[in-house]
Amino acid sequence: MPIPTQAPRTLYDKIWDDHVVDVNDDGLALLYIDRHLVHEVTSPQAFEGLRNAGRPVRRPDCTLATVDHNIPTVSRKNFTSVESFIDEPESRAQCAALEDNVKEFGLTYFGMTDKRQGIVHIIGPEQGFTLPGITCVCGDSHTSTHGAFGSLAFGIGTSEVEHVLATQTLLQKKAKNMRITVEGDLHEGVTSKDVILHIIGVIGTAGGTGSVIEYAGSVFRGFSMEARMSVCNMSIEAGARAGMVAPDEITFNYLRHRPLAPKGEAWDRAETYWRSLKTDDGAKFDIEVNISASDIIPTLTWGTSPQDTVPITGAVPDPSTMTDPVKRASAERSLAYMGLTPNTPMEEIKVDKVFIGSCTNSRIEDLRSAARIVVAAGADAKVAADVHAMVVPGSGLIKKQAEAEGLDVIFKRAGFDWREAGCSMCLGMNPDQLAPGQRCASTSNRNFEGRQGSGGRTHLMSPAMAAAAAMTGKLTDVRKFMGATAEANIAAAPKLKVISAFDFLDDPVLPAPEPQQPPASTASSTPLPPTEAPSTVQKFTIFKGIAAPLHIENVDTDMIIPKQFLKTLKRTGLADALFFTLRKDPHTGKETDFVLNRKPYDQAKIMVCTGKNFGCGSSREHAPWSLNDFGIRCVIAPSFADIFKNNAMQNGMLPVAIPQEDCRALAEDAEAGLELEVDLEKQEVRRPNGKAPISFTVDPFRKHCLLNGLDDIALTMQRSAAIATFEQRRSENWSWLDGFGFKGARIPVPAVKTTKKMDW
Ligand SMILES: CC(C)[C@H](C(=O)O)[C@@H](O)C(=O)O
Ligand code: SF4
Repeated sequence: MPIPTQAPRTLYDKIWDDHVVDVNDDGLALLYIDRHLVHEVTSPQAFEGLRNAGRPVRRPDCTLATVDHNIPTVSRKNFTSVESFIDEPESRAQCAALEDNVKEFGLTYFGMTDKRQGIVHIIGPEQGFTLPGITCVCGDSHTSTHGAFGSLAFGIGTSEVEHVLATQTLLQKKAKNMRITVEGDLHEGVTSKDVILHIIGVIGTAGGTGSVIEYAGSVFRGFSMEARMSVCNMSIEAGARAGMVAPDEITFNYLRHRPLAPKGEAWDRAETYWRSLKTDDGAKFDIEVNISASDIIPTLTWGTSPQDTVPITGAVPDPSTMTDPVKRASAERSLAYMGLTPNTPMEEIKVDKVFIGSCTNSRIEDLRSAARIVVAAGADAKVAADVHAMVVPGSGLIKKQAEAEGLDVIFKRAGFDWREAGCSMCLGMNPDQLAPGQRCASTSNRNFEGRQGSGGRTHLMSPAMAAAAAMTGKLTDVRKFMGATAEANIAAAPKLKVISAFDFLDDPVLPAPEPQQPPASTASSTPLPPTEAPSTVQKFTIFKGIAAPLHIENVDTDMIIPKQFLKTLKRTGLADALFFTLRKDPHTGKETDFVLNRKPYDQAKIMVCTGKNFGCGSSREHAPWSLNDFGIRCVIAPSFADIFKNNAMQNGMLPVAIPQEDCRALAEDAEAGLELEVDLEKQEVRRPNGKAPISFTVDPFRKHCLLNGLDDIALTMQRSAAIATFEQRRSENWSWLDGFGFKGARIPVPAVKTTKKMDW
């Protein structure tokens, strides 16, 4: 008999296949999760759920926690405790809750006195916690960063965080395969950030919806791991579930000798496996995008969506030239918010603040490239008068490395503010925020309204461009800091040494906190504990009520609920926070005429949005929680962002995706104040005016769970035998994934000295 040959597979297909524990009849898979990162914002409710149900964390050895979003980035010289260091009560409570939770559940935690603390997406790769071929999740949308290692890494909501903590698995539907190929040579001054901003400008913030992107082509192959991470990081801004780059020598060289990477014979076996992780010739992609490297020039954003990109040589767009009315209205709104006049050359726009940091661009190479611009500006060059420029390293170790290389001296001499590691002004959940009306040149990833502070205006760009803006006080083409004068200034400046990251990785580690309750054994044959915990999910059957019309595209979750409301430890009490910035005038605090403030829509139970890509951006489950609290349990839109859709259904809510013209028709009913009726069993939306009902599709498993108010965790617990069998196979085939052994011991790291000269 001929041996059946396997069809060629993509990198994503291979990782997916290696992690399927079990598949439902409708194709929904139970996927094993190798690595789970936890931070203080999206975990409190998950731990509370575990506690209420009496469930332990199944794999503490595969879980790593840190604080990053809420913490101030001022000096920690006088730090004694979270209680005394963090002034803002809610931020303090969230960090304190994580400290209590890691103790109670026995998890490894990098707290504020630990040099390894930093932004989750920086510390995972830095420690070698992130590895090729793994599945990696975090209650954070920028988990896509870790895909740079050739892993399947994606953001999840808080209910899913709880699911992973309890079962080490997730219920997932396979995404589409999408490949973005960038071939050719990049122009001088064009960095990985320009490449990803350009890509998002081309495909849009919904371009990757429902897909996992593989980045291919000579440009990504030539990128360092840091540059690949910046690209994969912003896959979520392109709407994708995840982004990935196949692992290669660059990946292996980055990982070899990292504290948590496999060692010795385990490394050799791992490397052999990792080398098989590439897309087979002839594998099929559902979507292919080809971009020529030579089309990309230094790029930044002008508006309030990451897709609002423009080359630095360009001008502010003119909405009057846009034919699509929804697009025109959204551009007009963006320009009003950004305080910009159409056709203004980008280089004429003045800035008040510069922020170099965030999980996109706070790695050592980012800091080096920003410092290079400062040096190129000349020995006496200073940050422009009236500009406050801050540099926030992504982790304590990057900060130490940068200081050892002398980068801090360059920044400080020029007048930059050199800070401690954290998310900082990327989203302003901590004291680093823009004041209303302030304009910021930022290396972060989101330019949504209010993102960096209420009324603040954000332009996204590369670290080099941000440094250039700091020096001139306005948006600036970084290439002005290149050429003969710049080279002469660099040559005249003191030489800096490149220090290896490995010089900082072998510090003694702190012991993992003692568990106060026994964690689930990591032995592969241990069955999951039985569950009698009652489901708290509300049933969704027939739902009728007033529908609120909304005519906005790309409604992001920052818009649905701004950052200041993410500091809660509860899932409820968020009704007033819903669409807060649209409902409350930021100057007077009074109610605006936003639809949810008007009668009868203040009683809305359904929302009909005519714009595509509802719920994009952050993974905050607070978005569906706030809709639910307001009374809205069903959102109808032409399309939804993946994480939002999952989060909504975890909370007994129904996202209904139907064609845009049907949304427009229902919005007309809504505008007439008519009630709509959504029938999940029949899969139709009934209209009160005698018009034909509009039908919709829904995943059979999700439908079953919603109709019966079933809780995913309880259902997964029933599949404990399949999970145990998978864990046994995992231990046999990929033994390096079991546990990471932080036991308070010094982890030896062989000296790996870099011979390279300063790579400006
Ligand atoms: C807090 C968290 C849910 C959020 C995310 O998911 O991205 C945050 O990191 C952000 O960048 O908005
Ligand atoms: S995007 Fe910003 S807020 Fe979110 S994890 Fe990254 S640095 Fe933190």
